[in-house]
Amino acid sequence: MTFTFAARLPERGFDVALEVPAGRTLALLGPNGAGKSTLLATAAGLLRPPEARILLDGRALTVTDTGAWVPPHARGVGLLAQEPRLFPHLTVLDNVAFGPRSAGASRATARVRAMDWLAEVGLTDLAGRRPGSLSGGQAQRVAIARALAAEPRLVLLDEPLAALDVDVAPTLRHLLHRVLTGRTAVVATHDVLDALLLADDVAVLDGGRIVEHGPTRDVLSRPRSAFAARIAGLNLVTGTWERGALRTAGGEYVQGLPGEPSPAVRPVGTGGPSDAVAGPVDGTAAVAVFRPAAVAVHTTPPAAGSPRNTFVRTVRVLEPHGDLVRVRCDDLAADITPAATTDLALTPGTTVHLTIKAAETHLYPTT
Ligand SMILES: Nc1ncnc2c1ncn2[C@@H]1O[C@H](COP(=O)(O)OP(=O)(O)OP(=O)(O)O)[C@@H](O)[C@H]1O
Repeated sequence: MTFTFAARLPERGFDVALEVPAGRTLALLGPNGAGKSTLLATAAGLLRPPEARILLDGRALTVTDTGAWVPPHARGVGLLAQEPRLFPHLTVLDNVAFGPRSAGASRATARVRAMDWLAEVGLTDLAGRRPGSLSGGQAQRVAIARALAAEPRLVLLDEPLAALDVDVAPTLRHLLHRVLTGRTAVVATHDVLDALLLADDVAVLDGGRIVEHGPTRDVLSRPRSAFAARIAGLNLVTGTWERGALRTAGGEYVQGLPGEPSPAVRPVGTGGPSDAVAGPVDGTAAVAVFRPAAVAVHTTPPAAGSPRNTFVRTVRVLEPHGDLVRVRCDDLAADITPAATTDLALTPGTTVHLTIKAAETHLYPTT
């Protein structure tokens, strides 16, 4: 379901054109007021811009040239907001069944599909409850089930994890990753981890315009816009999971903190078997993430000390980064003081040993 979007809303200074290929997830990153919600609302049919050409798999949803317009409920588009917005008087099951019902399914079909989706999000046990008795994380799971039970051809998510406690967000992020895989989706977020773990591609919006668009890893590790550089610019080392660490293709072992809660610390009793997200098994694709400011640069091998990851690289570029100097070394970057740069006599071509404490390295499975 390829999603083609182009719209101009001059009164909001919004002018965006982009395409999401079938089965891919696009993250929209950008500061407040950048236009993320405007894009989602326009795609969902909640806003009618004066100029737009919005197609889903070739079907015209909003095309101002021809006057084509499909109302929100008939678009095949599912919108998941920051707040779950459940119907308080309906049970969890009926809330989820509302999704397929509103997409035209019979009552019986809607209930069967709702039960399937409750199992998928690990909440079968809570089918008879009312939303008032659910935790924030459980309510958002119900909202995810309701959105997807309608079998939308395009899923739009507006800051889906922003209202959740930090200890609940990782499990929900994992769930979203699972249910979004293979679907065409757009997720607006402030959180670089959402982009990293949920999205194939990233578009950075600023002032109603796209200032960057590309594969997630490229945008997050080599940001070109000021906003992306501020929130991203992260070091990303890919590899596979092996005995609790990450092993790179070159044979380097990277130790770190697991970015997802392990099964042992995950809350129990919130549902069926699918609630227990399996911990990464050896061989799973994974990424290690750490900030350039957490990287120390040495020109000789550092003495052994606290658990640290070491990478031997060559300095390629030195560039100013705020009050610091960003030392770009092949695929990695370190932010150090100008004084340290001088003391180490760093120039392009210098071989360096980069160290990062394991405690400042986060490991995430990516499949
Ligand atoms: N209801 C509205 N009427 C008119 N202008 C609006 C309305 N809502 C937003 N805008 C304007 O449209 C522009 C884009 O805002 P939008 O809410 O889409 O940004 P956003 O990226 O979603 O920001 P946030 O992260 O704060 O939600 C801003 O200039 C904003 O002031």
